[in-house]
Amino acid sequence: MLALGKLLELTLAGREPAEKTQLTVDGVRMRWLTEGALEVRPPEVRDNGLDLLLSAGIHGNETAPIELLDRLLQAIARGEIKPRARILFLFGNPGAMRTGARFVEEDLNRLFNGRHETSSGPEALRACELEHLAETFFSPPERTRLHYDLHTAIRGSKIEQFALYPYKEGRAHSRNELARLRAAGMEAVLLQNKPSIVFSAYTYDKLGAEAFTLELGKARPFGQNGGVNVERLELRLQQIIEGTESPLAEASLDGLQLFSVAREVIKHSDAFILHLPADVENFCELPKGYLLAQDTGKTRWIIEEEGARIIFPNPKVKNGLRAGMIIEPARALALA
Ligand SMILES: O=C(O)CCC(=O)N[C@@H](CCC(=O)O)C(=O)O
Ligand SMILES: [Zn+2]
Repeated sequence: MLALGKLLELTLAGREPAEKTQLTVDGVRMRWLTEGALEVRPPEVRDNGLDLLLSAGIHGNETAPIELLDRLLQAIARGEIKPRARILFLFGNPGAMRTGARFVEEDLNRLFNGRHETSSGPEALRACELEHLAETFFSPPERTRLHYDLHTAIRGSKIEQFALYPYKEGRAHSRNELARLRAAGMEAVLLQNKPSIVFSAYTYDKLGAEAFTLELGKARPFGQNGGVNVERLELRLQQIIEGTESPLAEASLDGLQLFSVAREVIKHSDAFILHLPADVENFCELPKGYLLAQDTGKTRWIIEEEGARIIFPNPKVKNGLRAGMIIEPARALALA
């Protein structure tokens, strides 16, 4: 197999490849761009006009998605997967991947949409670099832009696999993309209703891509991901890469639960207390009137929403960051 197919191995070893460009037996050009970044370009006659950004390892300990991208890339390098799309593979936080940690100094996925400018350190530099890599990749005009940023969660979840769909004022969420997510095995989609500072929000808002954060199960170390079943997603990604998907307009949304964000719980101070057991699962229901959290002064988070649930509860985040999201079933839906 070509050396560039071993992007994961190179990245974990902190090594640069001797040759930066290689051609597969199938005529696909692979180009190493920088640490953890590799562009795949199909032969021109086969190019179907899709630019697909696949990222994982934005959190270094979320290994199932990293292993998934590694399998796809190795299959391309061996000529077994025959791309018709242009692809950018990104391993987000190599330093954290090497130590098996979520991050080195700060959460990389809170530094996009320019937020890295207000910070310094390895993650701020990397967020800036990832923004530039994505911007350059998506710069050719009149092509279709799609980004999946793959993650696993800190805790177990009542709904194992779900997507978060970013928000931009005046832009409707796409029915076809929801159908594609359903076909890829996602059981729920959380529709954001305000701008955000995560990677998928950057590519959605600033680069015009259809972009999603995908949550695939619980985070585990490399080699211990037997419990995370990514078969449907892997198959669908392969079909997207090879341009062999069945038409999306006919695909059904059946079985896809849609939620919207009711409120983000922001931790303001060290006095923040979250009134949930440490092992609470994502999508756990919250009864009306429940005191979810409290913070300095008189700040109280009391559940008012019908059908409320919690996701990503984490009282250990830095002050000023999201310590959880209260979500509710999505009501009026304007899909494009
Ligand atoms: O399990 C958790 O608490 C976090 C899992 C995770 O990393 N989720 C992403 C979601 C990004 C988004 O809001 O689109 C994150 O928190 O960065
Ligand atoms: Zn993550």
